[in-house]
Amino acid sequence: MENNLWKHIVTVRQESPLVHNITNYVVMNNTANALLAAGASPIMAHAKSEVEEMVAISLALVVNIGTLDEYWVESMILAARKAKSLKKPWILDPVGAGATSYRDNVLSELLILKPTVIRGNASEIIALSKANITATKGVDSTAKSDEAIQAAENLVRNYGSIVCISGETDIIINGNDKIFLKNGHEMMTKVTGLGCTASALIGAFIGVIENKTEAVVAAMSLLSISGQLAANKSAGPGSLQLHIIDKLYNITEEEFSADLKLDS
Ligand SMILES: Nc1ncnc2c1ncn2[C@@H]1O[C@H](COP(=O)(O)OP(=O)(O)O)[C@@H](O)[C@H]1O
Ligand SMILES: Cc1ncsc1CCOP(=O)(O)O
Ligand SMILES: [Mg+2]
Repeated sequence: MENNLWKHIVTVRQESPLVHNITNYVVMNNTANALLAAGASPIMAHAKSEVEEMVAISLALVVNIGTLDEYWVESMILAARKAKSLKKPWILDPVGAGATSYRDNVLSELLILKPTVIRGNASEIIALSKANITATKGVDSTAKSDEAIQAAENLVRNYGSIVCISGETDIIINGNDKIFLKNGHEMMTKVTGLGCTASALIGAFIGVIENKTEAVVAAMSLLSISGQLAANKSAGPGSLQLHIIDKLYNITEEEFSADLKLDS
Protein backbone atom coordinates (compact mmCIF):
# COMPACT_ATOMS: atom_id res chain seq x y z
CA MET A 1 0.00 0.00 0.00
CA GLU A 2 2.62 2.61 1.09
CA ASN A 3 4.55 2.21 -2.15
CA ASN A 4 1.47 2.82 -4.27
CA LEU A 5 0.29 6.08 -2.74
CA TRP A 6 2.57 8.46 -4.64
CA LYS A 7 1.74 6.61 -7.86
CA HIS A 8 -1.96 7.34 -7.20
CA ILE A 9 -1.23 11.05 -6.65
CA VAL A 10 0.54 11.13 -10.03
CA THR A 11 -2.38 9.29 -11.67
CA VAL A 12 -4.81 11.99 -10.50
CA ARG A 13 -2.46 14.69 -11.85
CA GLN A 14 -2.19 12.90 -15.19
CA GLU A 15 -5.79 11.85 -15.69
CA SER A 16 -7.43 14.98 -14.27
CA PRO A 17 -10.77 13.37 -13.42
CA LEU A 18 -13.95 15.40 -13.73
CA VAL A 19 -15.48 15.44 -10.24
CA HIS A 20 -19.10 16.46 -9.79
CA ASN A 21 -19.67 18.19 -6.45
CA ILE A 22 -22.96 18.96 -4.76
CA THR A 23 -21.47 20.72 -1.78
CA ASN A 24 -22.05 23.58 0.63
CA TYR A 25 -21.86 27.35 0.17
CA VAL A 26 -19.10 27.69 2.77
CA VAL A 27 -16.51 25.58 0.96
CA MET A 28 -17.46 25.61 -2.70
CA ASN A 29 -14.63 27.87 -3.85
CA ASN A 30 -12.01 26.25 -1.61
CA THR A 31 -12.79 22.70 -2.57
CA ALA A 32 -12.83 23.59 -6.29
CA ASN A 33 -9.39 25.15 -5.87
CA ALA A 34 -8.07 22.17 -3.90
CA LEU A 35 -9.26 19.79 -6.64
CA LEU A 36 -7.58 21.91 -9.31
CA ALA A 37 -4.36 22.10 -7.29
CA ALA A 38 -4.27 18.31 -6.95
CA GLY A 39 -4.73 17.99 -10.72
CA ALA A 40 -8.44 17.14 -10.88
CA SER A 41 -11.21 19.00 -12.67
CA PRO A 42 -14.09 20.19 -10.47
CA ILE A 43 -17.65 21.01 -11.45
CA MET A 44 -20.13 22.31 -8.89
CA ALA A 45 -23.72 21.69 -10.02
CA HIS A 46 -26.97 21.21 -8.14
CA ALA A 47 -29.88 21.99 -10.52
CA LYS A 48 -32.31 19.09 -10.57
CA SER A 49 -32.57 19.49 -14.35
CA GLU A 50 -28.93 18.66 -14.92
CA VAL A 51 -27.47 16.60 -12.07
CA GLU A 52 -28.15 13.22 -13.66
CA GLU A 53 -26.45 14.20 -16.93
CA MET A 54 -23.58 15.67 -14.94
CA VAL A 55 -23.10 12.42 -13.03
CA ALA A 56 -23.07 10.56 -16.34
CA ILE A 57 -20.13 12.57 -17.72
CA SER A 58 -18.16 12.70 -14.43
CA LEU A 59 -15.83 10.07 -13.00
CA ALA A 60 -17.06 10.54 -9.42
CA LEU A 61 -19.71 12.35 -7.37
CA VAL A 62 -19.24 14.19 -4.06
CA VAL A 63 -22.38 14.75 -1.94
CA ASN A 64 -21.84 17.11 0.98
CA ILE A 65 -24.88 18.10 3.09
CA GLY A 66 -23.24 21.11 4.82
CA THR A 67 -25.81 23.77 3.84
CA LEU A 68 -28.62 21.47 2.77
CA ASP A 69 -32.16 22.55 2.02
CA GLU A 70 -35.20 20.81 0.59
CA TYR A 71 -34.36 21.58 -3.06
CA TRP A 72 -30.68 20.61 -2.76
CA VAL A 73 -31.59 17.37 -1.04
CA GLU A 74 -33.76 16.33 -3.98
CA SER A 75 -30.79 17.03 -6.26
CA MET A 76 -28.48 15.01 -4.02
CA ILE A 77 -30.82 12.02 -4.10
CA LEU A 78 -31.27 12.22 -7.89
CA ALA A 79 -27.51 12.41 -8.37
CA ALA A 80 -26.64 9.62 -5.93
CA ARG A 81 -29.32 7.39 -7.44
CA LYS A 82 -27.84 7.98 -10.89
CA ALA A 83 -24.32 7.26 -9.64
CA LYS A 84 -25.53 4.01 -8.11
CA SER A 85 -27.33 2.93 -11.28
CA LEU A 86 -24.26 3.74 -13.43
CA LYS A 87 -21.94 2.10 -10.86
CA LYS A 88 -19.96 5.32 -10.55
CA PRO A 89 -18.13 5.89 -7.27
CA TRP A 90 -19.60 8.49 -4.96
CA ILE A 91 -18.68 9.88 -1.56
CA LEU A 92 -20.95 11.15 1.20
CA ASP A 93 -19.75 13.89 3.59
CA PRO A 94 -22.31 13.90 6.43
CA VAL A 95 -21.51 17.43 7.64
CA GLY A 96 -23.20 18.12 10.99
CA ALA A 97 -24.72 14.63 11.28
CA GLY A 98 -26.57 14.36 14.57
CA ALA A 99 -26.97 18.12 14.97
CA THR A 100 -30.62 18.13 13.83
CA SER A 101 -33.23 15.52 13.04
CA TYR A 102 -33.56 16.98 9.51
CA ARG A 103 -29.91 16.20 8.78
CA ASP A 104 -30.31 12.68 10.16
CA ASN A 105 -33.45 11.99 8.10
CA VAL A 106 -31.73 13.18 4.92
CA LEU A 107 -28.68 11.09 5.75
CA SER A 108 -30.73 7.93 6.20
CA GLU A 109 -32.18 8.46 2.70
CA LEU A 110 -28.70 8.96 1.24
CA LEU A 111 -27.24 5.94 3.04
CA ILE A 112 -29.77 3.66 1.33
CA LEU A 113 -28.00 4.59 -1.92
CA LYS A 114 -24.83 2.95 -0.58
CA PRO A 115 -22.05 5.51 -0.87
CA THR A 116 -18.74 4.06 -2.05
CA VAL A 117 -17.05 6.08 0.70
CA ILE A 118 -18.27 7.95 3.78
CA ARG A 119 -15.88 10.56 5.27
CA GLY A 120 -16.70 12.46 8.41
CA ASN A 121 -15.18 13.51 11.72
CA ALA A 122 -15.63 11.23 14.72
CA SER A 123 -18.80 12.91 16.02
CA GLU A 124 -20.42 12.71 12.60
CA ILE A 125 -19.54 9.04 12.10
CA ILE A 126 -20.91 8.18 15.56
CA ALA A 127 -24.12 10.10 14.84
CA LEU A 128 -24.50 8.52 11.42
CA SER A 129 -24.25 5.05 12.87
CA LYS A 130 -26.68 5.64 15.73
CA ALA A 131 -29.43 7.87 14.38
CA ASN A 132 -30.42 9.28 17.78
CA ILE A 133 -27.06 10.35 19.16
CA THR A 134 -26.85 14.12 18.85
CA ALA A 135 -23.45 14.91 20.34
CA THR A 136 -22.13 16.74 17.26
CA LYS A 137 -21.32 20.34 18.13
CA GLY A 138 -22.42 21.89 14.84
CA VAL A 139 -19.89 20.85 12.22
CA ASP A 140 -16.89 20.26 14.54
CA SER A 141 -16.06 17.03 16.32
CA THR A 142 -16.36 16.54 20.07
CA ALA A 143 -14.99 12.99 19.90
CA LYS A 144 -11.66 11.42 18.99
CA SER A 145 -11.29 9.25 15.86
CA ASP A 146 -10.71 6.03 17.80
CA GLU A 147 -13.99 6.52 19.71
CA ALA A 148 -15.81 6.22 16.38
CA ILE A 149 -14.29 2.95 15.18
CA GLN A 150 -17.21 0.77 16.24
CA ALA A 151 -19.68 3.17 14.63
CA ALA A 152 -17.63 3.09 11.44
CA GLU A 153 -17.59 -0.72 11.46
CA ASN A 154 -21.40 -0.72 11.66
CA LEU A 155 -21.57 1.54 8.60
CA VAL A 156 -19.11 -0.65 6.68
CA ARG A 157 -21.25 -3.70 7.50
CA ASN A 158 -24.65 -2.12 6.81
CA TYR A 159 -23.92 -0.15 3.65
CA GLY A 160 -20.80 -1.78 2.19
CA SER A 161 -19.04 1.60 2.23
CA ILE A 162 -15.42 2.37 2.99
CA VAL A 163 -15.47 4.68 6.02
CA CYS A 164 -12.90 7.34 6.77
CA ILE A 165 -12.93 8.96 10.22
CA SER A 166 -10.85 12.12 10.07
CA GLY A 167 -9.17 13.89 12.98
CA GLU A 168 -5.76 13.95 14.68
CA THR A 169 -5.48 10.39 13.37
CA ASP A 170 -7.33 9.57 10.17
CA ILE A 171 -8.73 6.04 10.26
CA ILE A 172 -9.78 4.29 7.05
CA ILE A 173 -11.90 1.17 7.49
CA ASN A 174 -12.90 -1.33 4.80
CA GLY A 175 -14.06 -4.79 5.78
CA ASN A 176 -11.48 -6.06 8.27
CA ASP A 177 -8.78 -3.63 7.14
CA LYS A 178 -7.98 -0.59 9.27
CA ILE A 179 -5.40 1.98 8.24
CA PHE A 180 -4.22 4.69 10.61
CA LEU A 181 -2.71 7.90 9.24
CA LYS A 182 -0.94 10.12 11.74
CA ASN A 183 -0.25 13.18 9.62
CA GLY A 184 -1.82 16.62 9.68
CA HIS A 185 -1.51 19.61 12.00
CA GLU A 186 -3.68 20.91 14.84
CA MET A 187 -4.02 24.28 13.07
CA MET A 188 -6.02 22.49 10.36
CA THR A 189 -9.01 22.48 12.75
CA LYS A 190 -9.02 26.30 12.59
CA VAL A 191 -9.62 26.48 8.84
CA THR A 192 -13.18 25.84 7.78
CA GLY A 193 -13.77 23.34 5.04
CA LEU A 194 -10.71 21.12 5.29
CA GLY A 195 -12.89 18.09 6.02
CA CYS A 196 -14.94 18.98 2.96
CA THR A 197 -11.66 19.33 1.04
CA ALA A 198 -10.68 15.85 2.18
CA SER A 199 -13.98 14.50 0.85
CA ALA A 200 -13.63 16.34 -2.47
CA LEU A 201 -10.09 14.97 -2.92
CA ILE A 202 -11.31 11.46 -2.11
CA GLY A 203 -13.84 12.00 -4.92
CA ALA A 204 -11.00 12.68 -7.37
CA PHE A 205 -9.02 9.63 -6.26
CA ILE A 206 -11.91 7.13 -6.29
CA GLY A 207 -12.74 8.42 -9.78
CA VAL A 208 -9.49 7.09 -11.27
CA ILE A 209 -7.97 4.56 -8.85
CA GLU A 210 -9.27 1.01 -9.04
CA ASN A 211 -8.34 0.05 -5.45
CA LYS A 212 -10.80 2.27 -3.56
CA THR A 213 -9.19 1.77 -0.14
CA GLU A 214 -5.82 2.89 -1.48
CA ALA A 215 -7.56 5.79 -3.22
CA VAL A 216 -8.97 7.03 0.12
CA VAL A 217 -5.63 6.60 1.89
CA ALA A 218 -3.81 8.44 -0.91
CA ALA A 219 -6.25 11.37 -0.82
CA MET A 220 -6.16 11.66 3.00
CA SER A 221 -2.37 11.40 3.20
CA LEU A 222 -1.95 13.98 0.43
CA LEU A 223 -4.13 16.49 2.31
CA SER A 224 -2.73 15.80 5.77
CA ILE A 225 0.92 15.95 4.69
CA SER A 226 0.25 19.08 2.62
CA GLY A 227 -1.47 20.53 5.69
CA GLN A 228 1.45 19.89 8.03
CA LEU A 229 4.04 21.20 5.57
CA ALA A 230 1.87 24.28 4.97
CA ALA A 231 1.33 24.85 8.70
CA ASN A 232 5.08 24.98 9.28
CA LYS A 233 5.27 28.18 7.26
CA SER A 234 1.92 29.75 8.21
CA ALA A 235 1.45 32.50 10.79
CA GLY A 236 -2.14 31.37 11.39
CA PRO A 237 -5.25 29.86 9.78
CA GLY A 238 -5.57 32.56 7.09
CA SER A 239 -2.22 31.88 5.49
CA LEU A 240 -2.57 28.14 6.18
CA GLN A 241 -5.61 28.06 3.90
CA LEU A 242 -3.55 29.57 1.05
CA HIS A 243 -0.42 27.51 1.72
CA ILE A 244 -2.38 24.24 1.68
CA ILE A 245 -3.59 24.93 -1.87
CA ASP A 246 -0.02 25.70 -2.93
CA LYS A 247 1.32 22.54 -1.30
CA LEU A 248 -1.36 20.33 -2.89
CA TYR A 249 -0.07 21.74 -6.19
CA ASN A 250 3.69 21.48 -5.66
CA ILE A 251 4.29 18.69 -3.12
CA THR A 252 7.12 16.40 -4.26
CA GLU A 253 7.55 12.65 -3.87
CA GLU A 254 10.47 13.29 -1.49
CA GLU A 255 8.38 15.54 0.78
CA PHE A 256 5.47 13.10 0.69
CA SER A 257 7.52 10.00 1.47
CA ALA A 258 9.62 11.67 4.18
CA ASP A 259 6.52 12.64 6.20
CA LEU A 260 4.08 9.78 5.60
CA LYS A 261 3.08 8.14 8.92
CA LEU A 262 0.91 5.13 8.13
CA ASP A 263 0.07 2.06 10.26
CA SER A 264 -2.16 -0.81 9.30
N1 LIG B 1 -5.98 17.55 15.73
C1 LIG B 1 -5.52 17.36 14.48
N2 LIG B 1 -4.21 17.17 14.26
C2 LIG B 1 -3.75 16.97 13.01
N3 LIG B 1 -4.53 16.97 11.90
C3 LIG B 1 -5.86 17.15 12.04
C4 LIG B 1 -6.42 17.35 13.34
N4 LIG B 1 -7.77 17.48 13.20
C5 LIG B 1 -8.02 17.37 11.86
N5 LIG B 1 -6.87 17.18 11.16
C6 LIG B 1 -6.77 17.04 9.70
O1 LIG B 1 -7.63 18.00 9.13
C7 LIG B 1 -8.31 17.48 7.97
C8 LIG B 1 -9.81 17.68 8.14
O2 LIG B 1 -10.28 16.78 9.12
P1 LIG B 1 -11.39 17.16 10.23
O3 LIG B 1 -11.01 18.42 10.92
O4 LIG B 1 -11.56 15.94 11.07
O5 LIG B 1 -12.67 17.34 9.32
P2 LIG B 1 -13.96 18.21 9.60
O6 LIG B 1 -13.56 19.58 9.17
O7 LIG B 1 -15.00 17.61 8.71
O8 LIG B 1 -14.30 18.11 11.05
C9 LIG B 1 -7.84 16.02 7.84
O9 LIG B 1 -6.82 15.97 6.87
C10 LIG B 1 -7.27 15.69 9.23
O10 LIG B 1 -6.20 14.77 9.13
C1 LIG C 1 -19.15 25.83 8.92
C2 LIG C 1 -20.09 25.12 8.04
N1 LIG C 1 -21.44 25.24 8.19
C3 LIG C 1 -22.12 24.53 7.31
S1 LIG C 1 -21.15 23.70 6.21
C4 LIG C 1 -19.74 24.28 6.97
C5 LIG C 1 -18.39 23.90 6.52
C6 LIG C 1 -17.91 22.71 7.27
O1 LIG C 1 -16.69 22.29 6.71
P1 LIG C 1 -15.74 21.22 7.42
O2 LIG C 1 -16.60 20.13 7.93
O3 LIG C 1 -14.87 20.75 6.31
O4 LIG C 1 -14.98 21.96 8.48
MG1 LIG D 1 -16.78 18.25 8.03
